This record gives sequence, C-alpha cells and structure tokens, in this order.
Amino acid sequence: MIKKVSVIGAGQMGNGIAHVLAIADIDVFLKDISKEQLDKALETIEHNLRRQVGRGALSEGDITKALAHINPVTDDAHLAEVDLVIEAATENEEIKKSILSALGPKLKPEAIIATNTSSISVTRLAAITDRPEKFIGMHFMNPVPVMQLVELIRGIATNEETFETIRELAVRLHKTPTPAEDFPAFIVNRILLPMINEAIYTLYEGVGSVRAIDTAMRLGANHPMGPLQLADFIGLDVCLAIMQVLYEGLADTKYRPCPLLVKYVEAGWLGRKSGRGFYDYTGDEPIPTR
Ligand SMILES: CC(=O)CC(=O)SCCNC(=O)CCNC(=O)[C@H](O)C(C)(C)COP(=O)(O)OP(=O)(O)OC[C@H]1O[C@@H](n2cnc3c(N)ncnc32)[C@H](O)[C@@H]1OP(=O)(O)O
Ligand SMILES: NC(=O)C1=CN([C@@H]2O[C@H](COP(=O)(O)OP(=O)(O)OC[C@H]3O[C@@H](n4cnc5c(N)ncnc54)[C@H](OP(=O)(O)O)[C@@H]3O)[C@@H](O)[C@H]2O)C=CC1
Repeated sequence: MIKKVSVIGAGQMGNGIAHVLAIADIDVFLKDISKEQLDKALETIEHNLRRQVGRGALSEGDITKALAHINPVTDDAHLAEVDLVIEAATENEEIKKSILSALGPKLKPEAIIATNTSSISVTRLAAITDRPEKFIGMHFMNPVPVMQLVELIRGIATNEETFETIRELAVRLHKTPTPAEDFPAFIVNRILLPMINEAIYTLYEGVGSVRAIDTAMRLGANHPMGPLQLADFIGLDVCLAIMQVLYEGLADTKYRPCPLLVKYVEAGWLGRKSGRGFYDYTGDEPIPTR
C-alpha cells in the first residue's frame, strides 16, 4: 500500500501530481531544486483546490486536509521513508538520469520508482537505477487534477507486482490507467505531438494565423483547446523534447520538429510558463505573438 510519496520536480506536472495524491490522503514530499518554484507550486495547488470547492467537488475542510499532506522539500532526507518516488523533472534525459541514478541508496529496498516522462524510454531510465524491476512509467496528463488518463508503461524489467501496485494507485486517485508499450512517446504523445507539430508547420508555412489555426481546430474538430494554445499550455520546451525523442527514436523525417518551434524554444518563449509562446499571456487576454 502506497502511503508516502516523493514527487521530484514541482513544475506544471509535479504540482498537479502532488495535488491529486494529497486529496487521496497520501503524504507527499514535493521536491524541487528551486525554493521559489516550490512556493509557486503550493500557490497553484491551493488555487486549483479552490476551483474544485467552487463546483462543490471539495469542501474548505478538504483543502486544509489536502494541503497538510504536502511537504515542500529541497533535500533528500525524506526519501528513506517513502514507498514511491514519482519523478516529474524536466523532459531531459540527462537531468532525469542524474536524479534517478542517485535515488537507490537513499530508498527502502521495497520502494518503487516511477517517471512521469512524456516520451523517454522507460527501459533506458530503469537501467541506470538499482531497481529496474521496481521501475515504471506513470504518465499523468495535463492538467492532472482534471485529466482522467494515466498511461502505465512497463520497462523491459518491470515486474507484475510493481505494475499492479501502480495501477491500483492510479485507480485510488480516481484516474483511468491505460497500459502503453515502451516505445517513443508511448500512445498519447505519439499521436498528439505530431498533430501539434503539424499545426506549427501550418503557421510556419503561412496556411493560417495563430488565431485561425486554433479556432479551426476548436470549432472544426471540437478540440477543447486549439493546438497552438495547447502547445503553450504543455510548454514549448516539452513539445520540442517530445518531437526530438520521436524523430531520433523512430528515425522518420515526418517527426522532424518544425523550425518555428525550435526558434520559440531558443528564444525562451516556452508558452504559459514563461508568459509568452504562440500567445502573450502578460495582459488580460492572450494575444498572438506573430
Ligand atoms: C504532454 C504530455 O506528456 C501529455 C499531455 O498532458 S498532453 C495534453 C493533454 N491535455 C489536454 O489535451 C487538455 C486540453 N484542454 C482541456 O481539456 C480543457 O481546456 C481544460 C480541462 C484544461 C480546461 O477546460 P475548460 O472547459 O476550458 O475550462 P474550465 O471549464 O474553466 O475548467 C473545467 C474544469 O477544469 C478545471 N481546470 C481548468 N484549467 C485547469 C488547470 N490548469 N489546472 C487545474 N484545473 C483546471 C476547472 O477548475 C474546472 O474544474 P471544475 O469543473 O472542477 O471546476
Ligand atoms: N507539460 C505537460 O503537459 C506534461 C509534461 N509531462 C512530463 O512531466 C515532466 C515535467 O514536465 P513539466 O512539469 O511540464 O516541466 P516544468 O519545466 O514545468 O517543471 C520541471 C521542474 O523540474 C525541476 N527540476 C529540474 N531539475 C531538477 C532536479 N534535479 N531536481 C528536482 N527538480 C528539478 C525544474 O526546476 P527548474 O525550473 O528550476 O529547472 C522544474 O521546476 C517532464 O518529463 C514532462 O515531459 C507529462 C505530462 C504532461
């Protein structure tokens, strides 16, 4: 039974994962390298909990209880007592490997390690830990409190007990776990990110404006967000990282990242999280940036 969890990385995803664990009465240690990111994460979590009070899904008392389950940390002292680590740091293989390879000696022998990676090989990440049989991909969707799906990705060595424990946890979090094979970007991002990349090519080649492309897909395909708005929501750095994993992992030019996406990331225009991407979010309304 998973009772205590360490979430590493308090960004877009880490704060959402901590949120859903806390409302399921699970103790969470939310770790980041930057204190201000932790402060921001706790603010975001409280804000999102309040959204659910607004709809009557949670009471004020639930918020107090949930927040009491979340312990922001910047060190590893808590690792000795956790049953599970969920790594949700930057989508960069080197950063993930440096985090994951250092965990083993600090964890209980029976602790499980999960990664929230969008695309990187679970087998490869597992291989640099001391417990590949207790390593799994637990891929939440953004925004975590709202999206139902959790993709479960076995590495080649992941054992059945690990899979079953994490599947049960996903159900406890009121999510729908879906198994995906360990190939680049798994299921959702193998399909979704090439669509987002194609939307960026549509802008790059001048087929439509930012607003026209998003309106077309919202009203023409009933998407809740347009693809460029969604790219800004995910983070353009994450979108580019996923396209690069697809391009290198599947060696097919159809996955080459659009040069315009590369340019935005090189400019530090990462979308909502940096205040500017395909839209500028610094005013009352998002304004297209080209
Ligand atoms: C990149 C990867 O590795 C994998 C991925 O995640 S791919 C991306 C997957 N995600 C998507 O495709 C998201 C697409 N967008 C949507 O589904 C919707 O726009 C949305 C749910 C985000 C917002 O829905 P909306 O109808 O525009 O907004 P709204 O009606 O205000 O919100 C609906 C609910 O979501 C909540 N919500 C909205 N935005 C939220 C956010 N950013 N964080 C938390 N909760 C949020 C609201 O509180 C509301 O919840 P309640 O009903 O409990 O109040
Ligand atoms: N964005 C999305 O829609 C989704 C993303 N994912 C995946 O989730 C993971 C996180 O993505 P996301 O939350 O968007 O990324 P963010 O950039 O929002 O957050 C990543 C966080 O990790 C922190 N970090 C970096 N290095 C370390 C470290 N060594 N120890 C602890 N924290 C560290 C970063 O700190 P700092 O900023 O200071 O570097 C940052 O706060 C990625 O693997 C991504 O692919 C999965 C589903 C959806």
